[in-house]
Amino acid sequence: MKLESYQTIVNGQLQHDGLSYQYLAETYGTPLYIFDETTFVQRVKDYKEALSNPYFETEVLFASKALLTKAMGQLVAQLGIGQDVVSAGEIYTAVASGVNPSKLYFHGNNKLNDELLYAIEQGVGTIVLDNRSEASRLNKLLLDLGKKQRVLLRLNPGVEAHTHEYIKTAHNDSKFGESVFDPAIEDVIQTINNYPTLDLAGFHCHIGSQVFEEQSFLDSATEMIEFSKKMEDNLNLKVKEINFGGGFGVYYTAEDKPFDIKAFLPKFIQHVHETSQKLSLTLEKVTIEPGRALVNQSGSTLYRVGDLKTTTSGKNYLFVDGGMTDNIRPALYQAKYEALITNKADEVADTVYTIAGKACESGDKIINDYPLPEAETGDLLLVNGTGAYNYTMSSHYNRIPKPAMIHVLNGKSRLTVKRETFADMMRNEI
Ligand SMILES: Cc1ncc(COP(=O)(O)O)c(C=O)c1O
Ligand SMILES: N[C@@H](CCCC[NH3+])C(=O)O
Repeated sequence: MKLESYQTIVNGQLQHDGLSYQYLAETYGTPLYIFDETTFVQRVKDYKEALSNPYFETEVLFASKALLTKAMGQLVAQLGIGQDVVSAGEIYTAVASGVNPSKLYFHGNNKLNDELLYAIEQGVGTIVLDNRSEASRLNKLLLDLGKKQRVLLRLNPGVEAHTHEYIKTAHNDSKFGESVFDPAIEDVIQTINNYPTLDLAGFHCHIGSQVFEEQSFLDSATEMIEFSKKMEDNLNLKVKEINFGGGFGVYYTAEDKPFDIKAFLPKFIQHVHETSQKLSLTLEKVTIEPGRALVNQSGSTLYRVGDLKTTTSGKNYLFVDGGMTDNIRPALYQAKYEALITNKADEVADTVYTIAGKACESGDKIINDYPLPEAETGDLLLVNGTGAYNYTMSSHYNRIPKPAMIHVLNGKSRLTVKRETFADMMRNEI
């Protein structure tokens, strides 16, 4: 397993910022989500710095679907960045954690009327319209309230992002956004722009998630800028902001070549500047909304090894005390991970194991055929790169309670999410 900067091996034991995983397991139990705050804060700073430029205002919006808890909301509020939310529940959590609602961008392909009303009432800064039908609904709601709302329209620039089918979002048949190739697109935008209640500030796009090709981002930027200019010329509107979405790929295994943001973002900004200047499009603001890239490397999951068994064909199973209920990604996307036995951190990895969870599902595997030192019941197994889309996609399948989460900062740990109890899982049942 590739170690993160906060991980070191001391006397054969892996440590997180000086804390042994043995200590963390004994203090908080397993499975345990562990989040490194320093790494997250640094990542946010890197993004902010890499975006700064003399041409237009920029803002990093944290796509909080990747990881949202009260503690994460508090960090977002402290760092003063914006936040992408996709449901009233995410708005509620953000606001309850102290995030300034004016910094929220509310996404979603089927925002319910109640959610739109809640967003308006909370003072959400920008609603990112998904489609014409939603625009019409929002207009009616705002007319009744006598209010006006800043909006962007999500566009689908048709750029192919080479990523898993389930996490592509901008191909022409995507469920998200309005296609720039729709013959009716100008009418749609004209109608939205004419609604007296909507202040159409610009457009949004998001080409997919866990994308590695720089060119896909550059192509979508070109497409968005050319389209924006065409709309300015043909319709009576001013495109002030383009939000280019998130999707920057990260490291899970050696197959992944993570995005070098410090090198790429200045190049991206220059491309946006030059392309818009060439077309005389004057953007006031450029936003991006990374989720995974801001949190994934900060997160890891600690499990206790349970039973081990070898099948008749010679496959070695290593069972852990969690699995698909805390990390659905391998089952859902064939996602790959790396792992390490923290109490055998410098032993030779000479045995191949399939690391499987405890749920009643054959697909409940975390890693297939992975080399580890010979394992024993009671060992501690750590999986890195679980900061994004693990906790937020966790479930109660088989009535397995959700793990606790801790944050580590300056060599100290603190509990940020309590381990669930059986009673917690039954609290709404009558
Ligand atoms: C609209 C939008 N913005 C941002 C993101 C964040 O993506 P990622 O976590 O890959 O950066 C997503 C998820 O794909 C999304 O749908
Ligand atoms: N949840 C997905 C990505 C979807 C991103 C949101 N549109 C993942 O785990 O990779």
